[in-house]
Parts: sequence; structure tokens; C-alpha cells
Amino acid sequence: MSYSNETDTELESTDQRTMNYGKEKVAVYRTYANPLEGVRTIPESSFDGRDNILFGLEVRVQFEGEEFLPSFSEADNSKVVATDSMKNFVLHQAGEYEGATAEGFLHFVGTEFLKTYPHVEAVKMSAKEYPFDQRMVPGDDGFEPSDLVFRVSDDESAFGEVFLERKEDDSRIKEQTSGITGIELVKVKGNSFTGYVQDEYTTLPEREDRALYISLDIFWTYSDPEDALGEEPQRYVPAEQVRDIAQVVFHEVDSNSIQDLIYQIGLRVLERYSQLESVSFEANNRTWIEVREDLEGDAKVLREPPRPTGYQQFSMDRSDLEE
Ligand SMILES: O=c1[nH]c(=O)c2[nH]c(=O)[nH]c2[nH]1
Repeated sequence: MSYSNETDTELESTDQRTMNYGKEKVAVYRTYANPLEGVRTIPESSFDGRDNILFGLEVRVQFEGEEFLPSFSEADNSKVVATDSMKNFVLHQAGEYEGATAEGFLHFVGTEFLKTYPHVEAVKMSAKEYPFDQRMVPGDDGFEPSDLVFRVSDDESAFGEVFLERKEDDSRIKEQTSGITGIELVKVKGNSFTGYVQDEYTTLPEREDRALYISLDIFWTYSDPEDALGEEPQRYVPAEQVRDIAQVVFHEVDSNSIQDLIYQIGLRVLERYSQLESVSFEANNRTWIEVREDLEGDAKVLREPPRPTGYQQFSMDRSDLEE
């Protein structure tokens, strides 16, 4: 009996063990990928598709599988796919992918990994997009976006993650997340912060109006993760549209806090896309500090905020729409 107990304990601890490895920061660029066409448009955004003339991703690959245990515990590399080979695999597949989205590409490469290496039990693929802007050049009807020259931008970037696990002879999506990270927005007035706890630790003055500067990452999941791949463009949620919802809601809503603002953005995202299951936020407060309040009208002079910084994390699902 004691033997079987020991085995149980051992199994339990093995189940909970963290064991994975992979390659990250794999930069891959693809020109003239297939365009993303046929997405649904929404009132908050002019985005209706992407040419994909230039497509750049920083990819992360993570392999999981019990057969990797000897590589850690016995220095036995016989099952180890070198992470350098993973990088080469990702780069090669960028030429094979025929779809038009980052999530679709990650799913494609993950599926190919599982097909190629039968001892890999699960693969998690994630990526952040390198943003490029088409530059405006003079054309026949005034300025138009160049189809040749792009600005390497430090704008917000789309994010995708697809976690695939092997199921019999096939694979299935265990988890999927999409997102947009690095949104930075300033609204010069129409933001208050009042009504918070006042006690012996409170030094912050209540503000009926402040210039609010936020940085924001937004993530979403679909009820059916297959919708994230973009094969049915009508059901795909483009990161550009979610970014635009965030800025339009910021423009429209007089918020009393960042908490209030992100909730309003979340409601709008869930309203616009019935195919989404959840939306979540990571916000940071970068609000500038007023140094002069004696100027005429709404004018202010402001300076950078000192450290430390405040943050908010919040997730919502469709039940929030009912309230
Ligand atoms: O929008 C805000 N939420 C807070 O929780 C907070 N706390 C703080 O000092 N400033 C702000 N602003």
C-alpha cells in the first residue's frame, strides 16, 4: 500500500511540474502576404481591412511534452528539437501561410509543429506585431498611402496567442487570446477623479477635471476560438478596431476614473462583437501633474508624473452587458 501511495504522490507532483522550453523574440517579416478583406466595420472605426504588403511579428514558441523530461533530468537530448531549429521552422512557415492574420499564422505554425514532431504534446505560439505605417505620398487625387514605403512605427501593436494541444491524430485549440498592447492616450479635459477614500493618508486633491494620460493593453477571447483565425473575416475582430473603440469611448465619456473608463470601453467592445466571450484590461496611470492652474479658461501647464505609477487590471464577460 505504501508503494502505491508513493506512486500517487509522485504522479501528482509530476502533473504539477512546470516543464517547457522554446524560442522567443523570433523576428519574422513577410512581404505581400494575403490581404485581410471582408471584415465587418463598426461605427467607431474606419478600419475595413489590411493590405498585408508588409507584415512583421515577434514570435514566441513554447513546446510541452513528457518526453522532454530526460533532457532536463538525464542530459538526454535525443528528443530535443533545438530552439534554433524552431526559429528556422517559424521563418520557413512564414512563406507557406496563406491566411491574413497573426492568429491564423500562429495556429498554422503550431499545427505544423505538432504534425512534424509527434512527441510534442502541446505548443503555445504567441506574437506581437511590429507596427508599420504606410507613408502618405502625392498621388493623382491628392495624398495617398504609399504601397512601397512604410514607417517603422512605435505605435500600439496587435497581440495573439494560440495554445494548441494534440488530440488523437489532430490538434485542438486549448486557449486563445488576442489583444492590442501599448495604447497611449491623453485626454486634455473631461475627466474627473473624486469621491475616493479620504483619511490621514490622503494628500491627492480631488479633481473635477484633469488631463488624463493612460497606457492600455486590451485582450479578448472568442466564444469559438476558431473565429480568431480570420478564415471567416466577418467573425474576426481586428485589433485596429478595438484600438479605435478605446479612443472613441475615451473621447465620448466623461469618466470619473480609469476604472470607470475601461469598464465603458469593455462594454462597447462586447456590444460590438457578439462573437467575443471576454475582454480584459491592463491600464496604467501616467497622468501629468498640474504646475499652473492660474491660466485663463481650460489652459494648464503640466509636468511628467513622478514614480510610482498606479495601475488597474480588469476582466469582463458578456454577463456585464446585462447589468
Ligand atoms: O483613475 C484613477 N484611479 C485611481 O484609482 C487613482 N488613484 C490615484 O491616485 N489616481 C487615480 N486615478
